[in-house]
Amino acid sequence: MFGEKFQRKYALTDLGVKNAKQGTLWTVIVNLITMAGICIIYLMMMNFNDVLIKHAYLKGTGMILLLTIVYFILSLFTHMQQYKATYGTVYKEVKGVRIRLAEHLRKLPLGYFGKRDLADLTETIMGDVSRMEHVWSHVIGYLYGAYISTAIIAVIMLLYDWRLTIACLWGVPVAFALLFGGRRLQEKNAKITKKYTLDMADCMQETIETISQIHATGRQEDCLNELYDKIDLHEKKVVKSELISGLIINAASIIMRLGVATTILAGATLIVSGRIDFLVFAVFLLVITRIYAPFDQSLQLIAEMFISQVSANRLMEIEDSQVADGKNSFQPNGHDIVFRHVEFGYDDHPVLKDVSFTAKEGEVTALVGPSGSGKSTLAKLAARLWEVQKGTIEVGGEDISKVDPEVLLRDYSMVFQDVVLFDDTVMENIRLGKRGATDEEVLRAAAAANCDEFVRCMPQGYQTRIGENGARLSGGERQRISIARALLKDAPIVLLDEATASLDVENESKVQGALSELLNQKTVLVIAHRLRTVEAADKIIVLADGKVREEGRPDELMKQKESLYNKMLQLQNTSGIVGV
Ligand SMILES: Nc1ncnc2c1ncn2[C@@H]1O[C@H](COP(=O)(O)OP(=O)(O)OP(=O)(O)O)[C@@H](O)[C@H]1O
Repeated sequence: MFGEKFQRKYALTDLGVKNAKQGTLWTVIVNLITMAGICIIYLMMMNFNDVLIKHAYLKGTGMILLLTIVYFILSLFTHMQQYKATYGTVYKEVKGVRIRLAEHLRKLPLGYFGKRDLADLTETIMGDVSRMEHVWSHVIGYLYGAYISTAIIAVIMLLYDWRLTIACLWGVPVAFALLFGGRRLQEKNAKITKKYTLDMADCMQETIETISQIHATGRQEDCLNELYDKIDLHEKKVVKSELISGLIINAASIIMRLGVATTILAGATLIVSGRIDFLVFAVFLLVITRIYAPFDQSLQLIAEMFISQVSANRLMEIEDSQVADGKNSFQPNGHDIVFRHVEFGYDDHPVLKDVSFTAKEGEVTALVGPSGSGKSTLAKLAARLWEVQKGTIEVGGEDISKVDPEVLLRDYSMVFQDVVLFDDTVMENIRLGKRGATDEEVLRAAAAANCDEFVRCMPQGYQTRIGENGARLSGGERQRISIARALLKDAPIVLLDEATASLDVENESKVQGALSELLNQKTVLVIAHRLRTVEAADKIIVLADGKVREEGRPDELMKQKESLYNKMLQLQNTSGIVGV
């Protein structure tokens, strides 16, 4: 019952399964003890019978009192245990699942994030886990506990009087059949509601992210109207979904409670025909006041369980995605990067076709080519940020697709166009380059990357927080911090994608000085639109239409009058346009 299928169905951790078992066990005990209360009333009624018929004193009062006290203490104790096993453990489970998801996301290849956007993933980690939190605490233990305890009680009732048991419980399977019959409809509605929730979250996130462009283009009203429409639509879908669930649950509950009428009818008939005495009938009347309570709760819980399946499936979808893993040791023989017949595309869009070249250690290899030819993609493949679809990439003779990306990336320093900074101090943002680097090391790298001047003007110098993704910095300042980080890391492979694109001429020449220190004796793969910046490269790879068109030293390529490199150079010299 609580096997692997169960664990997947509810997206539980191992600890969650253990908690679910305990929650179920305590619910069964609580339900059985609650029903045992009827036995005490039954005992009293038997004695009342003696009082009424034989006019005898009420016997066993002391025993009944003792049983009542024991019943009260047991009830209190088991309820507390049930509470601890369900509500008390759920926060640990929520924490465990969120950490497990975050760990998994960390190991997924970049390609995964192209398929699911940020709002979608945030909704899974926050919204879906919250929905499951309710299922883990309120549903699983109570539902499975209700199934087991009611099955036990039903068997006892059948042994006692099968006719009244059938009269009492016939509505239960019918109610459940109705509920399970409506399952598809409820799941479909839950999926639709989720889609509209994501649409709304997406629109909200996009509006916030692009707020400056919205103001600049005067589109405030259009954007707000779009957002209001999405909120309206979401509300309508939620109301519809709740209404359908409510209708099904209430109809099932009414059918189940028809059992009260049939029990009274059957009981009266059986008494009149002398087949049962009043005491048996009275016991069943007492039972029906309690027997439906766990079922009633179950109907609600099952409906919630159906709806929660959408969330559980979304959690499992992340967990089932193939992570980029590999061996934990990386001991290459040198750091030459060798591309062998590499092919790659985003979804159905092929970008690189049969790309082969070598970027040698101690040399600067520059990638040039028209916009969209695949230069940045190549750089990302070189660091296994994406997985090649055909061919191999080797570093020092080791196939990088066999090495754990975390281990592999220890040998890489990267400065990309899209700098990623954290809402922390300048000092800590630079220190990310090398875990455990001393303040002196950080300051040395910052000075070499020409950060000193602008950081010292900040209110708390290197201890100033720079806002979300460095929002309080200019593009050039952000890029200099990223270069300082790379200098600090001092890894044997350096990938530079438009590393100095956001710098003015004065800063660029200063940073170039720092970069030449960083690049010394490394394997360097550099992408630059400004061909001037790669004139000193040891080797140039010219990419066009996803293929290596030309390869050689800059002076060699320049000598070839018809070379694409030469044409790009001439175009740049005559027009001053840097993007080719
Ligand atoms: N994450 C992505 N998802 C889908 N397509 C992408 C993605 N990144 C890039 N592309 C596409 O892949 C192609 C190559 O892009 P890439 O950024 O590698 O080119 P590039 O030569 O570096 O361009 P540029 O010089 O303009 O920076 C382009 O057609 C681009 O639209």
